[in-house]
Amino acid sequence: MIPMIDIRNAEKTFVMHLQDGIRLPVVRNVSFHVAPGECVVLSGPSGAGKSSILKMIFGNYRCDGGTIGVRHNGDVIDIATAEPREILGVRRDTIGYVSQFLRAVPRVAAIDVVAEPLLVAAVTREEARARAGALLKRLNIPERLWKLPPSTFSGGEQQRVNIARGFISDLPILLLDEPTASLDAANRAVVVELVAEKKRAGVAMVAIVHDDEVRHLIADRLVDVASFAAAAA
Ligand SMILES: Nc1ncnc2c1ncn2[C@@H]1O[C@H](COP(=O)(O)OP(=O)(O)OP(=O)(O)O)[C@@H](O)[C@H]1O
Repeated sequence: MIPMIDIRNAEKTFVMHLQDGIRLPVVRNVSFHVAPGECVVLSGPSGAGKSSILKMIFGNYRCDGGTIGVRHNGDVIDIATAEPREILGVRRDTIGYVSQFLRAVPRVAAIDVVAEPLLVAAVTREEARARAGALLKRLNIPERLWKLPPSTFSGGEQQRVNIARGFISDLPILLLDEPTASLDAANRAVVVELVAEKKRAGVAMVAIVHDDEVRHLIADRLVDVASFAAAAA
């Protein structure tokens, strides 16, 4: 099977320009692939570089070497060398990123925050809102809150709005950065179900999950980021 994501020898060194150009090598020789319908979980201690790798795949952090091949609109694009305009296209059509924090736009109702990725994908407003409501309901956000902007919601409620927004799209790749961090057991179970549904739909996922139980339930494979430690070079 042709992988959805194929990372070869990717590396990242941060250069602290405001601190005399101090160089902080984080990861090197990052090599793994993710097939359609597979969830790869990045493991390793705090500071090993898990989030940095997700951000490299999303094109937030520039790679200093290697390649990050991603299947995009029938082609393979190398995120490591892609132009910013191409990265925007990849984010529109191919890769979704679910972080644990919601960047809520003031005054936009929760239901519209969730529906928005579908509107961008040219789904009608009516259908987008219906799907958004169904997801919010599954994630136990009471209907009375749907019309309110999520900026006043609790941390866990905001996280669930964010999860709904991330999972509503039909994108073929999802990057999950601690999606269950502040959720209770019932909502963690919903996220595990949502991940299973995405697998059945052939979505390729890379996840960071600290909760052992959730990790065990969603991971098809673990990739140990400590083995990419740049300091060991
Ligand atoms: N923008 C940045 N500028 C400078 N250093 C950074 C930046 N982002 C990450 N780092 C450094 O890279 C290293 C890896 O960080 P990263 O967040 O990827 O680790 P992690 O494995 O996800 O950790 P955690 O499990 O604690 O979230 C850390 O030492 C961190 O300080």
